[in-house]
Amino acid sequence: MSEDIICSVKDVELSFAGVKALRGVSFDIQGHELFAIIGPNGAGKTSIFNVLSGVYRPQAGDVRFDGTSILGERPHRIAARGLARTFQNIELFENLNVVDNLMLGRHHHLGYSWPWAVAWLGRAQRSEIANRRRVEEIIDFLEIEGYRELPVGMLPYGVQKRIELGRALAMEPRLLLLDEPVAGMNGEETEDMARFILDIRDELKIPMILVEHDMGLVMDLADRVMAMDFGTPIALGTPAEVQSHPDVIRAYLGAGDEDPVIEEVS
Ligand SMILES: Nc1ncnc2c1ncn2[C@@H]1O[C@H](COP(=O)(O)OP(=O)(O)OP(=O)(O)O)[C@@H](O)[C@H]1O
Repeated sequence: MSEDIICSVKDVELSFAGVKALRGVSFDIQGHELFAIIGPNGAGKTSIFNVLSGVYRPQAGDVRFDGTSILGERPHRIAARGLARTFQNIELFENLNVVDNLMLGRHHHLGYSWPWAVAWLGRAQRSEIANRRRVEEIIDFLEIEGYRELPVGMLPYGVQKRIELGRALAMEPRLLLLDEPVAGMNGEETEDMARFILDIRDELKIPMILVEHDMGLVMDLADRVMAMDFGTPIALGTPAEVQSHPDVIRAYLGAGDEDPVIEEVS
């Protein structure tokens, strides 16, 4: 396997009691690319995320992360390998402030259990300082200084989504899965999020897989796009190649979406 491939999905098949959620799904994540997965509702996008993060175990195929098969590994082990995820619905601790929510993303980096931490306070404090420093860097990167001491539940939706992204970054991921990062956002919030996603790719050089219904965003940001329909990949290539692919056009027209989802790339 090329050293440049962090994640490789090969011939994955997933069924639920007769429903074929994924069939013959194969793709690689190369370098620090932004790889988007698109498709109508029920196409299998979330199922791919759940297979990658260890929530679902496919009946056939393989998923390799950094050259090692992660099939059958528990989600927290996979996360500790460096595969972080944000969710469609925000999953933060609403009563905790921004800093504490980000610190929770450092959890598996703490390197000690609580009793151990008490016994070895000196080391624990040093570790704490390193974790705080990383969290401060993320606060800076995502431009959320003004909110740092506020309970997350009080913050505007777009900022909460940014903090969820920050918590995933606090895990120092080697691959980041973004599940509909701009869903429910207004235009300004969407533009901000798009800028942060590009900065993560270009400055932090973290590869990402993006599942998103906002086709304008996908076609503007993604390096490569895989289109899915009924659990099957129907096209994989550059945004321009995928959006002009006849099977993709057919899948979206068949989905009966009111909006013209496939737009011209400028
Ligand atoms: N836990 C489950 N139990 C039964 N069927 C499931 C389960 N998870 C997914 N499916 C089925 O697998 C198929 C793919 O669903 P999935 O949620 O992956 O699609 P999706 O592309 O993410 O859709 P959406 O855009 O609506 O989020 C659907 O037919 C869905 O009903």
